[in-house]
Amino acid sequence: RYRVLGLGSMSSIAVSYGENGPVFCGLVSDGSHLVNCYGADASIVYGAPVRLPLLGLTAGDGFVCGLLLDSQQPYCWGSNMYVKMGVPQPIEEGARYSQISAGDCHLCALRLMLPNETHRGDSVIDCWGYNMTASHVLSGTVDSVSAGSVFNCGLFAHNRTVFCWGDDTGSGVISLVPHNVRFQSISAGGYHVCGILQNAQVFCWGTSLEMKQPDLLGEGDVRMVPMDPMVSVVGGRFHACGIKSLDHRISCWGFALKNTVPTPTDKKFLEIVAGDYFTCGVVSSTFRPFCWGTGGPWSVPMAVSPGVCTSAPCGPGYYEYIHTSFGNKMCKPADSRICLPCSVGCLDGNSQSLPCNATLYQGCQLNCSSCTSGNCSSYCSALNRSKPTKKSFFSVQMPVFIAEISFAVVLAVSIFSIAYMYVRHKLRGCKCSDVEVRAMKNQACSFNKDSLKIQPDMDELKIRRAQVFTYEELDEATCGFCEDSQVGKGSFSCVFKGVLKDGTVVAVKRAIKASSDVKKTSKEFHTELDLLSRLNHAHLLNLLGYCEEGGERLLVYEFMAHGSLYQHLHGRDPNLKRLLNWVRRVTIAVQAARGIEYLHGYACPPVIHRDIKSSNILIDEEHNARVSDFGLSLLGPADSTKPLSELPAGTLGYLDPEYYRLHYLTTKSDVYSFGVLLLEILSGRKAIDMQFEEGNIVQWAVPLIKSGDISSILDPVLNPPNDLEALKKIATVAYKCVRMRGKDRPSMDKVTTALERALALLMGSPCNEQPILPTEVVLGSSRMHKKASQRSSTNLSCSENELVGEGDEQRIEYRAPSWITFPSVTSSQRRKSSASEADTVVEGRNVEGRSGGGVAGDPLRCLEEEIGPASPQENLFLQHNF
Ligand SMILES: Nc1ncnc2c1ncn2[C@@H]1O[C@H](COP(=O)(O)OP(=O)(O)OP(=O)(O)O)[C@@H](O)[C@H]1O
Repeated sequence: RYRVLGLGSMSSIAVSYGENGPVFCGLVSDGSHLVNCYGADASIVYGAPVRLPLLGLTAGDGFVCGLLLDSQQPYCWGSNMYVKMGVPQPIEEGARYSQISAGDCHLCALRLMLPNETHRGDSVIDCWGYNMTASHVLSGTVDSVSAGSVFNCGLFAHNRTVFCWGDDTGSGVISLVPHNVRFQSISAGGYHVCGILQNAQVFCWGTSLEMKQPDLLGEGDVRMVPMDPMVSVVGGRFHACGIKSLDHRISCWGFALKNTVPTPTDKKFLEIVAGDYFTCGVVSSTFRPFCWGTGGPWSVPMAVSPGVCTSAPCGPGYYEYIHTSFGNKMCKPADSRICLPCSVGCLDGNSQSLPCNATLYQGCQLNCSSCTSGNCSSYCSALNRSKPTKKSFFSVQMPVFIAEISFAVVLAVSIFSIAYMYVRHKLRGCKCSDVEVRAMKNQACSFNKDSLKIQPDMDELKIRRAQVFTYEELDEATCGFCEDSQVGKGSFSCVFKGVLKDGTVVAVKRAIKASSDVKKTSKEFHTELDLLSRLNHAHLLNLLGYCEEGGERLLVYEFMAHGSLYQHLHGRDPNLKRLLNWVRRVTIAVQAARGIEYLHGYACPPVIHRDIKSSNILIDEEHNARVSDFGLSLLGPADSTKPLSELPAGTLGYLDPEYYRLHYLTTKSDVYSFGVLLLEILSGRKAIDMQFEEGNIVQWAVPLIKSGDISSILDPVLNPPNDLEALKKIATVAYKCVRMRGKDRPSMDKVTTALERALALLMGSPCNEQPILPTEVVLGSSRMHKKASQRSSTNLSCSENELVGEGDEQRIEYRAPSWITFPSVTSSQRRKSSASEADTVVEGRNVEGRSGGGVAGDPLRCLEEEIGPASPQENLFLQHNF
């Protein structure tokens, strides 16, 4: 019945903390119980289980946990060495929990006891993580549990007293527990605990004031609490914040870091949670999160639920929160509700207490007609100023109101008429001669006439980033999908340039397959839509929205002003190829590698693109590369060492032979395709080009690279750079990527590192310093940051052996701080599964021996020996592809 909020207590919102900065997660306000996270830690933002409904959230150092709505078991994501991701283990079969609460590196959960399990009112608290994995049986019903940094506290239901356990050093929380004090609720911070007493005053204990730190500011003593009565309180690392009972505004006390965003004084809140130095609350008028303190994210574009849903009736001191427009739709399970704490502790003798069972938090009302105190008078006059009287409304505001409405109607009608005439005029000028396009338009129009709008499983996507467009909007934007606006064509779709009403230039991808392929087209459409709405990276093509009306499947993307890498390298205009000098080419390679590395390493489960090729590397206005076309992508297994058994798909020349022959698909299949792309970038040749004697780029280039003859593979339209070292390194990476066996290929993070160094070398920097890539500059981060812990390792040598062969520890991270630019994830957090033998084997030694010389000679022979001869059909393909 009582809730606890704190460093890691369960709530509808949670703030994690740690070396990658705070992340805000919240359950959306529409009753779907789905979670969305925002912040700089990619493992939390992209690892969030966006399809699993959750009852509540809690967060610790680098991880977030939710209580699954269906099984009522915890589920954690992010990266913390001590907290297992997924459902924590060991867990008793069938155990269900009512609450979860996270500390720095552990999680505790209060078990839901069935009537037949309750012996003398016992309670069980299960904990997992650093020094905490154990089950605790307590005699007496435990009302709530709240985890601090390295300790936990609970509140007994019968006498409202607190008990704590864990590590007492540093905080003194356990030895200082106030034994005979009764609390309504408690909340643990980093090194202290605060609780709300029966009279709504706050009481805190602990020794966080002794943690003298030069960076900390403020009065410091978290035990010096304000006198205001509070409805809830949360604990940060060295501070606490509470929602004041009287006006639901925020009060914070204790230490803060220097240069922090100040606590808001003008907003009213329904719920708050604290990370370590970062606190967020749900604004009562909008349900939008608002945060203060240090770290960000500062803008969270979502409305969140103001509390946790419960099936029990709201207890004394709580009221059922019913929002005027959402009603009780904020909770999914039938007969469940959000209970929020009533205000207590009225202002003074002029207040009268109201029974707290209404939809308003205010449990006391001032009798403004008989104010005797200054407090009362000023509060009432402020109230009067903000509430116009009935008389003044009708006499003064009503005529103004009517005039405003009439003006708005006239304005809207005029704008609509002008827009209509303008669009008609524009459309008249469009020449849509393409038969296919016309046929599709007719088909689409007939669907439109029937106003048939199919939206299968789209609800989930709507609440994510993708915007829903109508067919008409996109038809108008692309001048009726006319030929002039077509910028490209793939196997399943035509791509059109369009301008939306607000002036945004977009690319609209429209499925073109005949009805027999509708199922396939639809599958690709949904794969791309689903994946893109979950992914966000500076070097992936961003999806803006979609339209699915009748037979139409349209995806709307950011428009890439410079088309595809394929158009530059192999297009009709030879100048385009020349413009792509060595620095630009290698920059594009690095950026594409980063995009793919993100798919493999940070998306959870990992995404295998399956169609990496130059026509899927697009180039934006600032010449930054974006990986596009997720139609064939597949979600890999969570453990990416386990292969997926998928029928091969992809593009001739880029297709991984191992995947083709064994149907053995891992992230290393993308590495193969990326290797082909690197050879294409270096040589300017197509992946398969029959005008050359050796038509397959891999078969032609690899023997030359292995013999050290780099110059003969370089694109003849460009002058070779003065020093060939950088391109030599890239060629070496390329040939390692196209090794026959996936396990002998480097993982994408190694490839990225090697390419970044080669780029630095090409630009004249020392090999262990990395250049600032255009993206980072464009996105406002002209300085890369280097992790302090890694600063010492500056004496890396430039030897080729280190190119893709170094250990993770040696890797220096240079990442832009913005999560949009590139999520900062430390090497220790990278998926261990992406590491392979090839990552640690030094070039020229055992790998070469075992792989039979890579691709040189008969590249498929050793594979054949291992897996048997190819079928005639396979042979035909192999002859062309390898
Ligand atoms: N967002 C965009 N901005 C600008 N041009 C684009 C955009 N998306 C695609 N294009 C152009 O349209 C072409 C076709 O893209 P699409 O992704 O449909 O097919 P593809 O990858 O070339 O082929 P396939 O689908 O057969 O793999 C691209 O090669 C590119 O030139």
